[in-house]
Amino acid sequence: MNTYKRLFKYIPEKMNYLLLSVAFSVATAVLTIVPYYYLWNFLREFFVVQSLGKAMDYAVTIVALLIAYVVVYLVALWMSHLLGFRLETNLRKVGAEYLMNASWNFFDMNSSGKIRKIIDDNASRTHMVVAHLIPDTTVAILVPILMFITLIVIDYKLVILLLVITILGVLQFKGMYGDPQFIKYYTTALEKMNAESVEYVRGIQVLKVFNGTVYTLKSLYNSINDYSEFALNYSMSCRFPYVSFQTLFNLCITFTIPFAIFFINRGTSAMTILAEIIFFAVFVSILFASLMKVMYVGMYNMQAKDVVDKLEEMFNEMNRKKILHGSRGEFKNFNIEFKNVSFKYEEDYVLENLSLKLEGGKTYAFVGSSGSGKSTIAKLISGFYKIDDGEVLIGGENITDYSEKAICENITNVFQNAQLFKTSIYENVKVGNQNASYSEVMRALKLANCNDILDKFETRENTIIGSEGVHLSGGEKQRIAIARAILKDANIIILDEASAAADPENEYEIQRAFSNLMEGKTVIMIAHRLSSIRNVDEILVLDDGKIIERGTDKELMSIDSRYRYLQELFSKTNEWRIYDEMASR
Ligand SMILES: Nc1ncnc2c1ncn2[C@@H]1O[C@H](COP(=O)(O)OP(=O)(O)OP(=O)(O)O)[C@@H](O)[C@H]1O
Repeated sequence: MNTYKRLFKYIPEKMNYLLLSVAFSVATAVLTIVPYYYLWNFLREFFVVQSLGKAMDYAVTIVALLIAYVVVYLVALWMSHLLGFRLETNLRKVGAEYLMNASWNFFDMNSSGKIRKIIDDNASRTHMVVAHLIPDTTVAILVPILMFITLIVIDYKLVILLLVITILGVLQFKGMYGDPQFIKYYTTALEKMNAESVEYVRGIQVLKVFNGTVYTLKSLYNSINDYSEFALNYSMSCRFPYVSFQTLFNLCITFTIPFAIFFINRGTSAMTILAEIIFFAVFVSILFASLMKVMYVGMYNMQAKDVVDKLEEMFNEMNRKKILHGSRGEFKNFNIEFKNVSFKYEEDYVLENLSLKLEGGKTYAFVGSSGSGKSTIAKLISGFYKIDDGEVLIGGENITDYSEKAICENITNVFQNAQLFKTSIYENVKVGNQNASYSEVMRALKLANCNDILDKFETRENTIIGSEGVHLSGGEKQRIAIARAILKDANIIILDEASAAADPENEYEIQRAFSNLMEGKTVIMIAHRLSSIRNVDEILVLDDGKIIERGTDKELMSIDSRYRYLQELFSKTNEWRIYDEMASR
C-alpha cells in the first residue's frame, strides 16, 4: 500500500481516474461471476428440468452479460491507462526538474546514459504497472470471494471441492514467485548490462583500432553473463511449481469424478450431478485465471516498489551535497575570498584550510602541476560544489547567500571542451542570453572572432552543428563558446584550460576573442600554455591544494620560484622537436 501512496503522490490531479477505475473494476469482477450463475440455471433447466424455452432465455441473458462485461472491463482499463500514462508523464517531468537542479556531484558520479536510462525506463514501467494493477488487483481479490458465494447458493458441496483446489493452487504459489527480491536483482542486472553496452558502443572506435571485441571489455562480458545466469536460474527455480500449477487446473475435472461417484451413491440424481460437474468444470477456470492474476499482481507490486525505489533513490542523490542558495540578488563588488576552505570530492581532501583573496576587476592566472587543485578552486568560485568547511565569499558575502540566478548571471565558465548543442551556431550562442537580439548575438560572434567560421558555410550563423550538420574543430568550437560567454556578459569569468585545444592559428584567434571577453571583468585563468598568462595582474602557483607563490610574472621570474621553473620547462617543451631528439641519438 505504501508503494502506491508513493506512486500516486505524483498524480494528485488524477485521483478521480483512480476511483473510476476501481469502481469499474468492481463491476467487472461482479460481471465475471454473474453469467456463471445464469449458466448454472441454464444447465439446470436443460438437464434436470429439461425446459428448453427457459434454458434459451438464460442463454440470451448470459450473452448480454458477457457483452456488458467486455464494455465495463474496457472502461476500467481505459481509466487505469489514463492514470498510468499521466503517472509516466509526471514522473518524467519531475525527473527533468530534479535534473535541472541536481548537484554537480551527481553529474560527476553518474554518466548521462545511466541517468537517462533510469528516468526513462522506470517512468515507462510505471504506466504498465499502474494500468494493469488496478483492474487486476480488484478482480484478483473479488472474484474468488464471489465464486464462493455463488457456489454456496448453488450447492454447498461444490464449495468443499473448490476449497480443496484453491488450497492446492495456493500452495504452488510461493514457488511460482521465486525469490521476492527477484525484480530488484533482475532490473539491477539488466541496468548494468545496458549501461555497459552504452559504454561499449561509445568506445567502439577505440576497440576497432586495437582490434578489440566484446571480450576485451571484461565488464560488459561479465554483465551479460551475470544477467543470463540470473535469468536462467530464476526460470529454472520456478519451473516445477509453475508446471504443477498449470497441471492442477487443467486436470481439475479429475477431481470431480470421485466427487460425482460419492454423491450419486448418496442418492443425488444423476442429472443434477451431471449439471453440477459440467458447471464446476467451466466455473473453476475463473479460479485459475484469478489466481494467475494474483501472481501478476504480486509481480506488479514488486515492480512498482522497485520503480519508485530506483527513481526516488536517484532524486535523493541529485540533491546530495547540493548548495542551498539564499535570496541575495545584488553583488556589492566582485572581490573573491576563500576563508579556511576545506573540500573533498570523495574521501580525501583536495583543498585543506585554504585562504586566498582576489580583487574584483583584475585578471588572475592559476598555475601548477596536474591535480594540484586549479580547476577545483574555479569550480568552488562558480558555486558548483558545497564545501566541507570554511567560507567562499564574493563581494564580502557567502556564496551560498546569493540566489542561484544571481550566481548564474554573474559568473561564466569557458571550459576546455566546449559543449555545443546539435543546433545552429546562432542558437548555440543565444544560450548565453535568451533575451539577446539578433544583432547582439552577431556582435558576440564578431567579438569572439567567429566571422571566418561563418564565412565557411553558406547558411552562416544558421548552420547546424553536430552529427546532423557540420563538424567544427576544437578551437572553432571554443570560439563559439567564447561568443556565448561574451553574450552572457557576466562579471566574473573563469577560463579553465581554455586555450589547450587550439592550433597556433586558432590559438591566436582565441586569444583575441578572450581579450574582448575579459575587458573590465574579474578573470580567473587556468592555462597550461604559460605563454598566454604573462600579462595577467597576478599569478597564483598551486601545489597539492596549497598556494605556494603569488605575484606578477616579472616578480616571480626574478626569483628562484616554482613559477620560473614551470615557465622554463614550458619554453623548453616548445623548443623541443622530435627530430632534435632523433639527431641527438
Ligand atoms: N569530480 C571529481 N571527483 C573526484 N575527484 C576529483 C574530481 N575532480 C577532480 N578530482 C581530484 O581532485 C584533485 C584536483 O583536481 P583538479 O582538477 O582541481 O586539478 P587541476 O590542477 O585542475 O588538474 P589539471 O591541470 O590536470 O586539470 C585531483 O586529485 C583529482 O583527481
